Amino acid sequence: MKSNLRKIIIIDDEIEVGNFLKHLLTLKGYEVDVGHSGAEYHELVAKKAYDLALLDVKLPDTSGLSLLANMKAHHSRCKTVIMTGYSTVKTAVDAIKLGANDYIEKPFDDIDQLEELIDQLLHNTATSEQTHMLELAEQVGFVFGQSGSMHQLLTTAYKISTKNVNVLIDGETGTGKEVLAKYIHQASKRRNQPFIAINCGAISEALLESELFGHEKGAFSGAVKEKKGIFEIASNGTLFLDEIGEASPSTQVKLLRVLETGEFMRVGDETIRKTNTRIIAASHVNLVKAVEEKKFREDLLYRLDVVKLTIPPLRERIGDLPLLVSHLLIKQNSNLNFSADVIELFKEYSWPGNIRELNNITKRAVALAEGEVAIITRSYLPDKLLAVNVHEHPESKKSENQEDFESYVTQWTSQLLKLWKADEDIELETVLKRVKELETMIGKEFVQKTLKETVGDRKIAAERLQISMRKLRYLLNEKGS
Ligand SMILES: Nc1ncnc2c1ncn2[C@@H]1O[C@H](COP(=O)(O)OP(=O)(O)OP(=O)(O)O)[C@@H](O)[C@H]1O
Repeated sequence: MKSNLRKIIIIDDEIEVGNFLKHLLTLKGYEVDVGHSGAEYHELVAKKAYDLALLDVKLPDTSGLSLLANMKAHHSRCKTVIMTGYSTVKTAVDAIKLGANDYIEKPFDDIDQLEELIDQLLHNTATSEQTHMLELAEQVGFVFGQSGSMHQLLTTAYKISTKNVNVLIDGETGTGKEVLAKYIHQASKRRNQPFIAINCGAISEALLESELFGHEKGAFSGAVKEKKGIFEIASNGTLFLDEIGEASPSTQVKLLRVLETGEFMRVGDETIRKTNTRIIAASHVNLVKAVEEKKFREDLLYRLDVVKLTIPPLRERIGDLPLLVSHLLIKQNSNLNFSADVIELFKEYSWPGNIRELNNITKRAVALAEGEVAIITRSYLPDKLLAVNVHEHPESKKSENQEDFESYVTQWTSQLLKLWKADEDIELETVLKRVKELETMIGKEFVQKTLKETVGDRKIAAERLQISMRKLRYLLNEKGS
């Protein structure tokens, strides 16, 4: 008769770990098989379909990651948990990115948590986890859209949120690093404790240290009374350290100490204090490069970079733009909408300031259009957006006056120079096609300007421009020319 028991496979080369888990999980009513190598894994999975696999990272003949890949490819219904020692936590996080359902650290110091995790994986459906993940995103206002990269990012963030690991978020300015940090805090067990964000680049070294570690009365001029720092105030909460690359060498040493030992001292005091604050750091500069340039401590980067989450710039997930725009309009309590034409323009723009810039442009447009129109059109957008780039069709931008034309040509040239200087691949054919279109447009602009001066007299205009009437009609794009 077919058994209804949930089946678990455990692969670990440490005999005691396998025995311990088998005992624990059999008592809970699960059917458990244990193997100690990749070879034994293959023998077992050939005979039985499992519901859950607990895979050690380091095995004598293979790695747990290749068994994970095998599970995903051939037994996709089976949930997977990677077991790891502290030194391989980074590998375990990579496993999550590869699709493992979770990871656990050995030695297991919280058996209740381990049992809870296994029960949850075996009894909760994937949909309930997904629903929770999405609900949290909505709560903190984190729109992640349809792109696969953002979905994977959110999944990883959700899965590591409950772990005791530090997180490093990188991404261009305005991509949402702080919003993601809030998401991780909200998804973690620390959610009822403080979340405090501080920008290491925005304040002086002395003030930053006093904010982080606190100070004693008289520690420096102005320290009129003692003050608790964030590491005390948010001891069980989360500290978001934005622009960590800007922290001074002295602050970096102190942060390293907190990360290694959980210890710190207030400025002007020698008492060693303990903290359990989780650090989520962010940077828009490349910290690996900063280490090479000796601007950032390598050991600090190593401690921070256990889990690295990279948020792509808006232009690389432009498909999410309409959703982001709707979200931002709702956030502003606005019933207005952007015209389809504007959304297309938004999709063409490169968004150097990312979602923050989109937010600012939306706010500005709503403020200007409120009470005037129901649909926000191009005329409510700033000039920088109206200046088309070289990949855009020049005909879609009708310059109404000389100022527009000048700004258009300036933008066009600067975009072209940007492309010229960039290291990335370019589609030369497209660029040359746009150059041709620009040529046509310039011709038309000159003719129109001259026609204004000659009050519409084409003959005089052609003479002034030293072109034939036929060419003039051609430049005006008139049929039959
Ligand atoms: N995924 C998102 N969904 C909704 N709003 C977002 C998202 N990402 C960013 N925003 C909004 O964009 C603005 C900038 O976000 P945030 O401050 O998190 O960016 P950042 O990457 O930390 O910027 P910086 O590097 O300049 O500190 C905020 O108003 C935020 O609410």
